[in-house]
Amino acid sequence: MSRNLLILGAAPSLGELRDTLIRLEDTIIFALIERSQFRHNRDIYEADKMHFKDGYRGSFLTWFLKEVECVHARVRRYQSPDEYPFTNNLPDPVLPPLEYPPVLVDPARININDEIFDVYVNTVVPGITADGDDNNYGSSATRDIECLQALSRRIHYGKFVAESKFQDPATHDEYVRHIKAGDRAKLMELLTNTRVEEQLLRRLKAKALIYGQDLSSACPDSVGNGLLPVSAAGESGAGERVKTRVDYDLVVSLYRDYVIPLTKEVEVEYLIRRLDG
Ligand SMILES: C=C(O[C@@H]1C=C(C(=O)O)C=C[C@H]1O)C(=O)O
Repeated sequence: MSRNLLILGAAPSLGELRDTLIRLEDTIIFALIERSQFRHNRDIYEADKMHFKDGYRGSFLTWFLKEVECVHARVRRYQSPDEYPFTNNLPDPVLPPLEYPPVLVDPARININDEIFDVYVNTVVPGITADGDDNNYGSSATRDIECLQALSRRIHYGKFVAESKFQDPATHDEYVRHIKAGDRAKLMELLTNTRVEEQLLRRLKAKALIYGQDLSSACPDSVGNGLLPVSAAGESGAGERVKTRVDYDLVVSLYRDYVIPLTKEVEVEYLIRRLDG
């Protein structure tokens, strides 16, 4: 679903939402491939590692993320109901607010970016990069921010999916009953669609196989070992060419173990508050 549907006021259908989630798969896979060009560069994730002239004590990545999100906040990015920042206390927009129709009932503006950040830094980055430091801190953090923003959008889309399910006449009363009972487990059970999840994981593996492989190599066994050499190769600090890879098992496990569960967490936390608004 393009964002202009939000502005035009059309409450997106579940099918349109699922199409958007499918498109975001491509965005996320390519963002991961881009980040995998560079080594882990773990120093950019550790607080107090860089000496910022303004006395900032956080990590290079959180500083860069703060600076990027400050600019985006000033052009009202985070007034959109499908955009959530990682940084607190952002400046007010310099533009008048856009009128978004109340598709969501989300007074708490649920935001689980802290969890997304931790998973990304502690699990995803080590999984998609070669160990070591190639001094490409700005390039690595730029790709990190693209990955984080794509993952955040995808996971917080769970609110729109939850609202669509809540509005479905076939299940509305059942959602209301579980919400009034404060029963998160029953809400999770009702909103879970195993068929869609299994279909997604199969599609994702196929995409990661195709997108991640070095298409210039005709030999079919270039993808047989589960490691998918991407055509791009990063430069290490010593100038040696670092062959990069995106392991399709990692892309599938990222979704299976984190993206889908976090999306469903957003759906449950949105629904449990749905009657408060
Ligand atoms: C997003 C949905 O809700 C749940 C979460 C899914 C996901 O994160 O991919 C898929 C199916 C559902 O279990 C949906 O029903 O499409």
